Amino acid sequence: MADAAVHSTRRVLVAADKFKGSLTAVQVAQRVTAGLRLVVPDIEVEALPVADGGDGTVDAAVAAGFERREVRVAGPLGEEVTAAFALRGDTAVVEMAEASGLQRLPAGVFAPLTASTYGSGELLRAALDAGARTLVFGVGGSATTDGGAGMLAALGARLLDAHGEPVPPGGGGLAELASADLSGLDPRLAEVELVLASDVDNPLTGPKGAPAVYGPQKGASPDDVAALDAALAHYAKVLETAAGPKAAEYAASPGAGAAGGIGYGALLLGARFRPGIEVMLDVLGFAPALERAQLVITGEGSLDEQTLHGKAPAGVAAAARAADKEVVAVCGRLALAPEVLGRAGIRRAYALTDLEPDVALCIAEAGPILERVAARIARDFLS
Ligand SMILES: Nc1ncnc2c1ncn2[C@@H]1O[C@H](COP(=O)(O)OP(=O)(O)OP(=O)(O)O)[C@@H](O)[C@H]1O
Ligand SMILES: O=C(O)[C@H](O)CO
Repeated sequence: MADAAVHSTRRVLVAADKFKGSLTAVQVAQRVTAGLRLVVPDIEVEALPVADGGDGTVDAAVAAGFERREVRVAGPLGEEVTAAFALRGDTAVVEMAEASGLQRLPAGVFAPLTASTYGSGELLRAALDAGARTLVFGVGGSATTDGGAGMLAALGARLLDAHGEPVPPGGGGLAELASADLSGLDPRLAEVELVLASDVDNPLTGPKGAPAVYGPQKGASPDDVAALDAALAHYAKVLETAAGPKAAEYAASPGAGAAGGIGYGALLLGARFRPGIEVMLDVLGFAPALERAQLVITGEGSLDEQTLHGKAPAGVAAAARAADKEVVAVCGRLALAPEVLGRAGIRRAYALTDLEPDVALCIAEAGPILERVAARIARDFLS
């Protein structure tokens, strides 16, 4: 009986990202909750699905009470897609991947040189039209490497070739850029707070720049990477003339290389860079939820080296550790040693592959296996 009383006062916060390819963040929270309750039926669980600015960011905001707004915008190759942003009061969460993400490529065919962020600019404009005064611009998971040129064009910039014609869409077309005029940018941008919520802190170009580091995952060959790097460097030089020397500073700033350089475009628009997970934890109301919890369960599909570089579980664990709360993680696959996890503030990680070594089955049956994993956490930490 004493035990049951202890259980009933326990509260668990489930603040995990999606398992990309098998479960959304909302589903992860549901399955973890169900698994914990198999062992401790009266456990109090608060679900706060999280995201780092990349794909899933709008869904996390909606799960936290934002309203979902849908708009028709241009996809990466110009075809119309339905994209959503999230709105609560005068705060909008705009996810670039909704318009210009890899999952928006027609038939999934990469277009490293031609994919454009035009639709992301349309999405920002729709958020302004809806009355947003604070725009959290979540970036990552992009199909594009255009330095945000498409986005700037959608918001009123003129990016012209030597004949005075708009440059072709995509990063490849920027090699033809001869002049830029930012005077037609939507004036509302100057009056709002724009936050660049980025999953990475790379600069625009160079060995750590957007083309070199993230081009290949968008289908860029080594030649494409070289062409995109040169085109983006040229673009930044032309914009220096149009926007002044601060444009040169932006190209080297952390986050400029996020989402194919849309970070750079956002900085030009006056955005303030912040690590995406930190911004999202604020937007989602993580701090008060953390205060109410005794145990935090975070996670994502693959806990690996990348996780430590600003991904959602690392951000959740850092915040929880600062509040002296115990953190465990769930994941599909685990590629971090216990001492590395410990240093990141994660007491223990539980992988689906611990229970089911067949990865294909882990993915196909992710939900039920995650419930079993959560039951194990309940036995280890809550009984
Ligand atoms: N149910 C599962 N079982 C085993 N492995 C899984 C499962 N679901 C996802 N994964 C692994 O996790 C990977 C996806 O990782 P993750 O969810 O951390 O996203 P990511 O690629 O790091 O991107 P993001 O930055 O959006 O989080 C998949 O490619 C796969 O290897
Ligand atoms: O979209 C991309 O290029 C990566 O997610 C890094 O931001």
